[in-house]
Parts: sequence; C-alpha cells; structure tokens
Amino acid sequence: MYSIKEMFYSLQGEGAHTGRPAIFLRFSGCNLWSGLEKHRREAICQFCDTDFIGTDGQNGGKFKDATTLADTVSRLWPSNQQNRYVICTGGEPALQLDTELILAFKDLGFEVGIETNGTLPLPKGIDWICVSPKGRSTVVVKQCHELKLVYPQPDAMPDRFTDIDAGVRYLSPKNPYDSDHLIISEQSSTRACIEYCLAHPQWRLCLQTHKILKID
Ligand SMILES: C[S@@+](CC[C@H](N)C(=O)[O-])C[C@H]1O[C@@H](n2cnc3c(N)ncnc32)[C@H](O)[C@@H]1O
Ligand SMILES: Nc1nc2[nH]cc(C(=O)O)c2c(=O)[nH]1
Ligand code: SF4
Ligand SMILES: [Mg+2]
Repeated sequence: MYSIKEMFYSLQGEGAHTGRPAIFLRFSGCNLWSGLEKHRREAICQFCDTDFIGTDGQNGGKFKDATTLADTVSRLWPSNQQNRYVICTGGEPALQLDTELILAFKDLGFEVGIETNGTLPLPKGIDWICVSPKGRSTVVVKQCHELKLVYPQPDAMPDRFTDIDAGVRYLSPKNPYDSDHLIISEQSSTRACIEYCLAHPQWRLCLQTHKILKID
C-alpha cells in the first residue's frame, strides 16, 4: 500500500533538470516533521514549504500495489509522447518508494527521479537522485547526482557535506514557507547564496523557478 498526497504533471522547477516535464508523485508523510504547524518549531526540518499530510490532494489516495500506482501515474503523461519522467517527492519518498514500484515505472517506460532528505537508504534503480540535507539530521545517502542544499541553515552549512559524492552541488535559497508575495531576487537568503557561490565556485545557485513562474 502506498499513501500519496497528490500527483500532477508540471515542469521540474529546481536543479539540474529545471524545465523538464515530469510527473510529480508526492508521497504522504515525512520523518523530519509531522507536517502539523504546531510541531514546526520542534521539528528537525522547520522551513518546509509543502503540505504532505494525508491523501486528499489532486489525484491523491491509497494505492494497493505498485502496478496500480504506476498505471495511475502513467495516465497523467500526454498520450503518444515519450521522454517519460516521474519525480518521487513528498514528504519523504524514501519512506515508501521500493524496488517493486521502481520496476513498475520502468516497465511503463519511465525514468525515475527522487527528491530526498538523504536520511534513509534508497532502493536500487533510481535514475536521478537529488539529496537535500536538513538541519542536524544525518545524511546516509553519500552518493547522488545532485546535492541541493537549502541555504542558509545554521545546523547544515555547506562545509558539513564535503564527504558526499555529488555530480553537482547547488545552494537553494531558503524561501519563506508562508509568503504569497515572494520576490526571490530580493530575499536575503538569495543574496547569501550568490555570495557563497562566488566565494566557493564548486557550489552553484539553484532557484525554485516554479515559484517565480507561479506554476505547480
Ligand atoms: C518538500 S521537499 C520533499 C522531498 C524531501 N523530503 C526533501 O526534503 O528533499 C522538496 C524540495 O523542496 C525543498 N524545500 C522545501 N522547503 C523549502 C523552502 N522553504 N525553501 C526552499 N526549498 C525548500 C527541499 O529542500 C527539497 O529539495
Ligand atoms: N515545479 C515543481 N518543481 C519541483 N521540484 C521539486 C519539487 C518538490 O516539491 O519536490 C517541486 C514542485 O513541487 N514543483
Ligand atoms: S524533509 Fe522534506 S518533506 Fe520533510 S519537512 Fe523537510 S522539506 Fe518537508
Ligand atoms: Mg515543492
């Protein structure tokens, strides 16, 4: 059984695949925050911008097995079009994503990506791994295609992650989780990311372009 908050077709807004069409498969639940506002201040991850509680979102629900879930994802892809790509996110997708589901996606011609906080071991077969460390949590996923660090985080500054083998390293400005009038270029976190990247050129700037574009 898989618990899914929502699934939708959009463009990857962040990181190396920015602009790429993808199905976002948002799993319910996270190991670093309950998702309830009353617990935010005591959570390990305190700036989350996402509602991942329950199964009541767009195309959300409980799916009894891997083929049923993969079939539902597949129906969201434009008909007769290739380049299928599904991004497993959440919540924390590593709590639920397993080999069976990855194989079901592959059977339907999907490449599989994941957005993970890196605190849980991952099943084999994922085509694109994005690790985004959070606060004082311990990252166990030591190899990834991209490391995407939300910045600044006092307990998770960039020099803590030199041991992670990443294809590319990004700093992503910490955006307010509750603002309707976000101007990313004017945020102090954005200015801080730019300064850090200029001083440490192994890091690159990553923007949440879907928030600029106001798309899902
Ligand atoms: C909601 S998380 C879900 C996946 C996984 N739990 C994780 O944290 O990577 C998806 C992406 O949004 C980023 N994110 C969440 N809140 C953010 C914020 N306030 N500002 C910038 N990025 C944020 C995360 O770092 C992660 O890269
Ligand atoms: N467009 C778009 N791109 C994204 N990249 C990562 C997202 C996420 O919430 O994991 C996300 C999202 O929610 N929307
Ligand atoms: S780890 Fe990811 S899903 Fe969990 S609270 Fe943090 S940003 Fe949100
Ligand atoms: Mg998001």
